[in-house]
Amino acid sequence: MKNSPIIALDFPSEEETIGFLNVFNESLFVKVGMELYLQEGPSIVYKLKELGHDVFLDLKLHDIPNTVGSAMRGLARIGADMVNVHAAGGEAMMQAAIEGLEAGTLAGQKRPKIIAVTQLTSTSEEQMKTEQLIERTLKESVLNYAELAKTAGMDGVVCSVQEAAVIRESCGDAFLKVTPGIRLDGGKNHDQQRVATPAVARKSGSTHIVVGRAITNSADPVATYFDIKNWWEAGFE
Ligand SMILES: O=c1ccn([C@@H]2O[C@H](COP(=O)(O)O)[C@@H](O)[C@H]2O)c(=O)[nH]1
Repeated sequence: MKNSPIIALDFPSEEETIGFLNVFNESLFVKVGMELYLQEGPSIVYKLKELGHDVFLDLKLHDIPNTVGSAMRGLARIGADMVNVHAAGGEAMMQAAIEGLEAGTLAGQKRPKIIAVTQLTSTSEEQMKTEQLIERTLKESVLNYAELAKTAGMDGVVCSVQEAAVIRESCGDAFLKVTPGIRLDGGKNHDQQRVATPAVARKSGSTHIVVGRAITNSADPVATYFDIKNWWEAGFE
């Protein structure tokens, strides 16, 4: 699996997605989320794989263990490189997800990596306290979910850059820290609450960054992608 910036393909159709990707002359790491997957289904993942891209299928499953396990068994056959669930579903749900994924992975294929969403990067500490009634700091809540995910056998978590260092300390270097909420200096935050630049992400211990609108809304997506990739690889501020 590559560790280049993961481009969030938040588009409504295959046509728009492929049109967007056509201007890139290299194989990328891309993310298919709910918007695109719910319109196009598994065929969009087959297509992206055929084009040589690594695919993170970001469906954030969250349900009872039996349902998530069965869903993962089916998802395994689609051939994504990475899938995810919400850690809030609990340890038993995460274990069922891993078992389902293992059972569904075809002979001779690698099991996709599986990671758990901790607290969404659109959530602020204030919101977590008032809406989820968690009387801890946001960092403590994220770390708690990361440790639970590690105990359950997950390959890593989705968190913000602000929590990456503390997760690395507790869960180790090999445990994936996939961080959305990436913005270039001066970029709009949109609906994200916990944001950081690619360089800060690298220095903080993110193993992968996820970038959507900073690239997809850019007047020159290819130039912006390479700008972000350079900052990410060099780790400058
Ligand atoms: O906590 C999370 C989990 C997932 N995401 C996803 O990442 C991208 C970010 O898009 P931007 O346009 O760069 O904000 C998007 O697809 C989210 O669904 C997240 O942002 N935070």
